Amino acid sequence: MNTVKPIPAHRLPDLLKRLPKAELHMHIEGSLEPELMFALAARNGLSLPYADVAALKKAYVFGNLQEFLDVYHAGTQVLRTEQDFYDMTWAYLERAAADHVVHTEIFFDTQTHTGHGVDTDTVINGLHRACVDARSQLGISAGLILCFLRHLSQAEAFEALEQATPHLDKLLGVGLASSELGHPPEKFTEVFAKARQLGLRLVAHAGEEGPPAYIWSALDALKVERIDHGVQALKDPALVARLVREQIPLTVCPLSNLKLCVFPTLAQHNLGAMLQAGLVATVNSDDPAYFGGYINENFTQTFAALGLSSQHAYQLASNSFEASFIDASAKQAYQDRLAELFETFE
Ligand SMILES: Nc1ncnc2[nH]cnc12
Ligand SMILES: [Zn+2]
Repeated sequence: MNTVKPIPAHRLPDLLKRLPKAELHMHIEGSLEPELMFALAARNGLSLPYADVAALKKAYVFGNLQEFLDVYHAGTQVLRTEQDFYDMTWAYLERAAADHVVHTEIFFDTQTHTGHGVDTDTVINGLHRACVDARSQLGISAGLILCFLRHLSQAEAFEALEQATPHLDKLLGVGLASSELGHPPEKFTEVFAKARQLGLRLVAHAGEEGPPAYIWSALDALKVERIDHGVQALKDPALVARLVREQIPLTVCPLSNLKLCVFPTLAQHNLGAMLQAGLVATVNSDDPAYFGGYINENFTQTFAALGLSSQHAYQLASNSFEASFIDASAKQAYQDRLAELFETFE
């Protein structure tokens, strides 16, 4: 690993803020801020079961993943038109650019929305148009990853993939999200094989709440290239050895883990131990509107809680580019930008 110039602890918050970084684990529906949720509800003539933004925010207390998913799902009801999907995505991309995210791979799902009578074309066209505009207007590159909902059947995932196939040129890959426990990756073996045949990149949530066995099967049955979360991997030394040997990236989301009670406190998070073990961990925001912050908030709070250093900051940003699906020359350009920041940082 590159050793970089040490930066004093009191300068770390500024370094973390200015670090060029890629975000690889963020569900666009989880970036829907309460204010925008109310604005879209009003625009679409819908009412929310909360009196105002303050009452809605009070509901953002979760004991586990499922409790969160129920609230999150209710919030998606306000998304009806292509412009709604555009506005939500644009708001995220502006926030990401302000956090010095230079590249983002955005998760979305269509099954939630088709379940509300909104078609796949409306969702993908709105998201894609915002990504195209972000490149020219914000200087940030963005790709889209379609997540299948694992609490539904594989047949329904096939249907979602088929409906998205006319938009293949707008997609980077497929992922697997929603309720993890009781829905192991191997339930989706054939649909992931089909996505792979179509030339899509493969990722899956595994080892967020679920056991290390789910990480093994995401790798072996689904053949994913990255694991989303993966924090439970540390319970299985043989799995850690494999993830290190094969340099499989893990997209870790510390504030999400805290808010969903995966760890009781941020000081008990295992991100530092992951880096120490040689795992290719990255820092991401998951559902920033619900979990108390965007990517820089994840960096600053986690660094403070775990006492991480500028060397860790370099490693995490470097990992984010290596773990991304951008091409080798773009990766190198971002790595150079990162090295330059460290050289010139005062
Ligand atoms: N943290 C998470 N885990 C699984 N599915 C999700 N969908 C949105 N956020 C999620
Ligand atoms: Zn997630």
